[in-house]
Amino acid sequence: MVGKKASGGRGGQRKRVRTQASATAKAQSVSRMKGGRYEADLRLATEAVRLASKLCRASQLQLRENENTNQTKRDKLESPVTVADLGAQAIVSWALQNLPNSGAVTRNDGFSLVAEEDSDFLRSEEGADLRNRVVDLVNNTLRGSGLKELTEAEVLLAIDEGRSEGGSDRRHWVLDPIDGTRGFVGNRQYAIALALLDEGEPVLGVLGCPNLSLEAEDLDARTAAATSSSESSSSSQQEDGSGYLFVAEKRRGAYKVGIEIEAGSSGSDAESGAPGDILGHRISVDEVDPNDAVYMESVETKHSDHAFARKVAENSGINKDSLKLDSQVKYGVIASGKASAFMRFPDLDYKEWIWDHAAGAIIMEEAGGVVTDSEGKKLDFSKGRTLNNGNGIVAAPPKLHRKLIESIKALGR
Ligand SMILES: Nc1ncnc2c1ncn2[C@@H]1O[C@H](COP(=O)(O)O)[C@@H](OP(=O)(O)O)[C@H]1O
Ligand SMILES: [Mg+2]
Repeated sequence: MVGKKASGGRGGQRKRVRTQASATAKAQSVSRMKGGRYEADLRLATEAVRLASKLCRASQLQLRENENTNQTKRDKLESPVTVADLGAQAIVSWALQNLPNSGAVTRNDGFSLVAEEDSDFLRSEEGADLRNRVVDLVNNTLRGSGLKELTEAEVLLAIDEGRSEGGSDRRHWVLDPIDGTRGFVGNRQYAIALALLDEGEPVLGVLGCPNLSLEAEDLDARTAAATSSSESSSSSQQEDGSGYLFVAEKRRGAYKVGIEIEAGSSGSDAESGAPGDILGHRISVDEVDPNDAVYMESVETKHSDHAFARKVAENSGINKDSLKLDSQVKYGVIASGKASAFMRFPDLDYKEWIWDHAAGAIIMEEAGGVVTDSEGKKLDFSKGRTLNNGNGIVAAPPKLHRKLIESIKALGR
């Protein structure tokens, strides 16, 4: 079982990762992500995800405070995450359209957002209470950031902008306001995942991971908590206010930055003449020997066939236990070189939503990794709200990725 100390292999990996992490930290000074064609959009996306991360954190604090009050089961398990989901979608949608940013290319060809939520229930009579809570949460967050508050109508409209069907033409934002809703409720991992598609391909991605620590010990603790309970609040909650943003732009690399660090909005970049840039550490995947590799998978067994993933791993020479985390945080962890692969084998008739992978995939690819379906076909985001791919997801550094795909072929599924 993952997370128990007796699993041995993880202890060795932990020491190795620790040494590697401090060496990397020393070697890497904070670098500037030189903006390219989408720099202004990336800046906008980063600010939007930062606002949504604040909103989610505030909502999660409320959730924890309310844990011991006599709420109904439905309130406990559904409402808090619903309020935060809808609030995060509203604030990201509003921010992308309204934060000042003159250089954004997406401002020139109309706004299109493919996102998970809609406001249908909020507009109904029985949705009145939820509606008030969403509007309050959005406005508390905006006020806390010195921004003007929104009317109820503006909040509902912002949510409904997410109805776009996407496609292979023009540009479309793709948003999962809270990816890993079970992780959010269980005080584990979740992500605010935002990407921009241009002619069907992700060209930038931002992952806000408010609960993530990248220390190997913390990853172990999270896995242990996830394994022992998939619903209860656990001690693995990030208490110190850390958390990460992962950002990537096509052909510009992938970066990680502390979630609390504001983007450098002043000063110009001497080399490129860009109006500002994003501070962070460049990240890359770590192509270790399969013997030292750790693969990642969903916490939920109903989202992925864990037994098959185990067989594929073993057939590829990976013998260590898997690391189980919720959401696209998994892509960020691999892109940072803290784990080696992500495998996902859902039911054969399951169609993946594009918002569950768009941001994670470009961050992985810009960190030097490969992301495909289980036949090795590149993910195709160009055909609407679901991926135009075969079943499954495999993400890893190039050599290991090849091995995993060969193993899947050899084992058959
Ligand atoms: N039966 C199923 N099989 C595979 N994925 C599923 C699923 N039901 C839901 N999902 C997706 O899996 C995502 C979570 O991924 P993971 O399990 O890796 O944390 C969910 O995102 P949300 O949490 O945003 O709904 C949801 O879109
Ligand atoms: Mg999701």
